[in-house]
Amino acid sequence: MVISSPVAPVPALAPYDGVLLVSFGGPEGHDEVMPFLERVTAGRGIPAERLEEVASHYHRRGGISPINAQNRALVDALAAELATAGEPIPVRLGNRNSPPFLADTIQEFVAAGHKRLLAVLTSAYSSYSSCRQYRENLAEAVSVVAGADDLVIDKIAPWHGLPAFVEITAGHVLAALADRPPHTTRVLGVTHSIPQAMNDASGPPSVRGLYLDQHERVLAAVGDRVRARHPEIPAPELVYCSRSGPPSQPWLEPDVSDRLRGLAQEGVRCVVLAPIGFVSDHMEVVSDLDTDAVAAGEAVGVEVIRVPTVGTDPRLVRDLVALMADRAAQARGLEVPARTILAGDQRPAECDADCCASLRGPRPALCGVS
Ligand SMILES: CC1=C(CCC(=O)O)c2cc3nc(cc4[nH]c(cc5[nH]c(cc1n2)c(C)c5CCC(=O)O)c(CCC(=O)O)c4C)C(CCC(=O)O)=C3C
Ligand SMILES: [Fe+2]
Repeated sequence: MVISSPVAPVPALAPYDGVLLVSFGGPEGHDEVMPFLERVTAGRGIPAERLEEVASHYHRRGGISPINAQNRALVDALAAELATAGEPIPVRLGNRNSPPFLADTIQEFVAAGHKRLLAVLTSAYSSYSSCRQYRENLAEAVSVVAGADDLVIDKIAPWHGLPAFVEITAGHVLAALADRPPHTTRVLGVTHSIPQAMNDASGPPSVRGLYLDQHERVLAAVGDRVRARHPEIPAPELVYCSRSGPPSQPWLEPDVSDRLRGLAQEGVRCVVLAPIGFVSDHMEVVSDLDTDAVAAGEAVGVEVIRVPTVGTDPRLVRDLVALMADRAAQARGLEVPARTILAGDQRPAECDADCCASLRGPRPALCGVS
């Protein structure tokens, strides 16, 4: 029997021939803790006491950060989703601060003959730390890998506005609220604090302050969904964790534990923490929220419920793959509407030349207009 063969569809990820999951990294044993921390903090003026304290967070947990295992699970989930969609394409992890380092993963891609990679950052927001620094890491990695001169790397847009990111988080918060008394219960969104100056430089010059702005939009959208069911609960507030620089340097505030103490004085008895700044339950979440914030709440009679991060929720994985396909369509010259459910959300895939200006002087960066 002869079946007329249809015109082969363009693979949804063409022109990309590989996917690079770009992440922070973390130690996976006691002996990896100090080398990791030295890489993270080189030239950053982090006080020695702070470093000691952070090292102890890792050592107390076997020297193992959960982040790498979670990223390996995300690599597998993305690869499986792409294969299901008929797009068997290699997905590999590359880190800034621990093996597998970006340069090594890029070396593997080059050795296997790859020409054009799509980078997926595990961070969903715009700022120097969460976006531009990764773009600089990519430029540096490509510059040290032999044969990578022709390799093209693009990235997906910041993806905090994906419908799944907001819906999954709202669902977690609603499940945690259950039937808790609304007048003594609050919802706090939590993210990684950054220096005020880094926030002021986040985003393209036309819309600076984007790190905070993106978080506020996500939290407002989560709050709308929560309050549709529980109108008596006040809109969620944004708080921060993991401040590290010297006390003299202003960072985004309030700190989650300070706010818990303040809420206790206002008569609040239960706080649901939605870690909207974090994609998986890595060390900041486990240490600063599950340990420190829970203890701070306990000390003042506030029950603290930390809801899960989005992790590898299948809805998120599907939305990420859809966003990757959007980026590929764009690379093929098509106009693609922004995949966001946040009104007025700014999320270019291709960063402006001055996007998230470095506080450390200009350095080469990939995935931007040069
Ligand atoms: C915005 C942001 C994200 C989210 C975006 C993203 O995911 O990239 C993030 C993620 C992470 N940060 C992490 C770890 C650390 N961050 C530090 C230090 C810093 N983070 C900063 C910002 C951010 N960090 C900043 C402005 C500093 C000051 C020094 C500097 O300007 O660079 C330090 C030094 C010690 C300390 O002071 O805490 C450590 C150990 C881990 C790994 C966790 C694990 O092991 O599970 C992850 C995922
Ligand atoms: Fe950090």
